[in-house]
Amino acid sequence: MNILEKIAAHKKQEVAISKEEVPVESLELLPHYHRKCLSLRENLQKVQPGIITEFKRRSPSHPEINLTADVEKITAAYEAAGASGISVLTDEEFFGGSLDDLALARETVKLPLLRKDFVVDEYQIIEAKAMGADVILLIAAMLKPSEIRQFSALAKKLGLEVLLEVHNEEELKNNLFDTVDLIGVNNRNLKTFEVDLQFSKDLAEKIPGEYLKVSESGISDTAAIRELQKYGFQGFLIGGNFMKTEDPGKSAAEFIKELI
Ligand SMILES: O=C(O)c1ccccc1NCC(=O)[C@H](O)[C@H](O)COP(=O)(O)O
Repeated sequence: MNILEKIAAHKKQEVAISKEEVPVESLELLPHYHRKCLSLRENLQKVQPGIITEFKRRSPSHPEINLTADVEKITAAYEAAGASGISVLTDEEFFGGSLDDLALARETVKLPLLRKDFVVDEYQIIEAKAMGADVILLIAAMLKPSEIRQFSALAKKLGLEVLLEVHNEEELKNNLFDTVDLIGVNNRNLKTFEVDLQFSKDLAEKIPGEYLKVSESGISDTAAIRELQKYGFQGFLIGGNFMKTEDPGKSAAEFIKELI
């Protein structure tokens, strides 16, 4: 099993337990479920280049990024730094995140929040809305096109935006639904962990103009942003480059300042 298969198998077990413990009817009673979502797409169009800063403590490729990171402190600092949106890892098993992190981030900032997790079931989309997310991630490498269509349609119905993550042309062309708002090219091959910004450059011209283009992973300097802008990317998802430093908010502020 590759890492995505492992994560998907674990997610399915996790979701089955969550459905028992917190049924959909209970999620629908939570206040955030009825809130109007903020638009990451609009924010990325307003400020160029738009940086989506990520809160993550660890990952399968980097098991010790910032294990004791404080979500309130860091998301507040990301907002002050000028981020256009924040990605919050909510997977516990593989990334050390939680839904509590998302809820705390929601209490802390007024920026659009991406629930960064591995969606395999509609339940997680309802959960994302109920816990204060504005955007969900759908990963083409782990879902069938019929699932991407179904999940993105539900997200839209709930007022959430959808970031579709692709890594190659086939994943892209099979999933161009009008219920997708943003297309993220992951520069990290999630099966091998190889990172190369060339993946974004190669796919850029194949992404139709109606989708906002986001480049994800492995971005570590502002020169990379300048280069990717030439290919039409408007959003840049950056995690480890900030989270690995002693003060992620300060690193993000310096990075964004260099771009404006
Ligand atoms: O990063 C991993 O090891 C990983 C493994 C399996 C699935 C997803 C994984 N990462 C998620 C991401 O793609 C990144 O958190 C995100 O794009 C930010 O990347 P970076 O700026 O390189 O931290």
